[in-house]
Amino acid sequence: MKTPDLKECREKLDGIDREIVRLFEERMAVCGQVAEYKIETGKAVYDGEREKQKLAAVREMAAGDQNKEAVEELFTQLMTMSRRYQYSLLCARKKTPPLGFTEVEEIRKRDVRVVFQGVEGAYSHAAVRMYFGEDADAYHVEKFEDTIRELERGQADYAVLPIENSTAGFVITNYDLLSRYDNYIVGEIYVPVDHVLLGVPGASVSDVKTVYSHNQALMQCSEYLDSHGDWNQVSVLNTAAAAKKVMEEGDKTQAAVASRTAGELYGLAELKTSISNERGNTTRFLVLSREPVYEKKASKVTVTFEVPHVSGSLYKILGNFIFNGVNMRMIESRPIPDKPFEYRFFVDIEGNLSHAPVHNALAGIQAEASSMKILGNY
Ligand SMILES: O=C(O)C(=O)C[C@]1(C(=O)O)C=C[C@@H](O)C=C1
Repeated sequence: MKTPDLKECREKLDGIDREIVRLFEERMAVCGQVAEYKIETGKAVYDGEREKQKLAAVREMAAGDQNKEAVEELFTQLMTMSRRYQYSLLCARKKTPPLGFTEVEEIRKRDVRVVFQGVEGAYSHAAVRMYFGEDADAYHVEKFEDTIRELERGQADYAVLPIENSTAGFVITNYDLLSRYDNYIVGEIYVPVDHVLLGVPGASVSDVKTVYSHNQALMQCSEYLDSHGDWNQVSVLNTAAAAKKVMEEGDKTQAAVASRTAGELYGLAELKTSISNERGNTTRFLVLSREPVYEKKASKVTVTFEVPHVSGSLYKILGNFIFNGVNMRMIESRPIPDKPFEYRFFVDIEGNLSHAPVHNALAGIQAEASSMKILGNY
């Protein structure tokens, strides 16, 4: 067979592609009319049954398995783009389904009660003080889930929960709590995990003989502590309990490894700053509220959704972000407790619920996913 001429082939392709673009634009214009119909009648943009029929029909038209697969993929994309276009028309006419959130100028931080998990002086407490101020009306409970219950019962206005550590990763069980309860993320705080050596006022490093802390914190400061080989290292329940013990016993030979906040709360002196082996270790905390509100300046949305257990369903859902030009920052999956080997996804995207692209993407997911919940915009 004679070798085909590349230039000739490309000219043929150029002609075909011109036709495809013309037909694509013609198709999109008709989709615009469909959107008008849907705006008038209130019918949902997404029609799963129609899409299934369409894919079966175009598969039937194509010859050979390879083309059948390719045509199905092509029309899946075409209909995704069609939906995206329709959502943008609905959004421009303010006809998109409401997302259920109210915009506020700023989250109220004064005269509020805040609950956190742990004890006074723990890093969660430091997070509360960073967000709500040093004199925040804060109280603590034993378990993470208790914080959420306190919110639900109206005992607290906000709850503060750790969600991610820069070295240890996600506190994944807290994501489960977020999907189970009707609370919303309204803010986030990055707290440096910066351990310091605390002693009674007037003491110095040379007085120290025994150091108390949580086992993890002792390990995280092993380089500094081991450079004082004669010190006795004693593990206690948590870092704040160590600080409390040193304060109560008032003994210059005792020191605690804890946060600066713990030192301030228990009136201890900072004998040595920043003693962690690793610098830059940070924990991210979320601020939760019962109210589905978001600040005008909010720039990150967290959403959770379940997708049908079929090939390509996650790809289609994520297409809502891609085709709206929305940047995704994080994706995590968690098993769904009553559906073995099915997963719920948690995604962070950049943007604000009042921005059309974000609204379009979320309205699309709301229609197409088996379930979806916006966990907050902050
Ligand atoms: O037929 C419709 O209702 C349309 O909106 C058109 C269309 C398509 O592009 O073919 C797009 C979205 C629907 O989910 C189904 C089909």
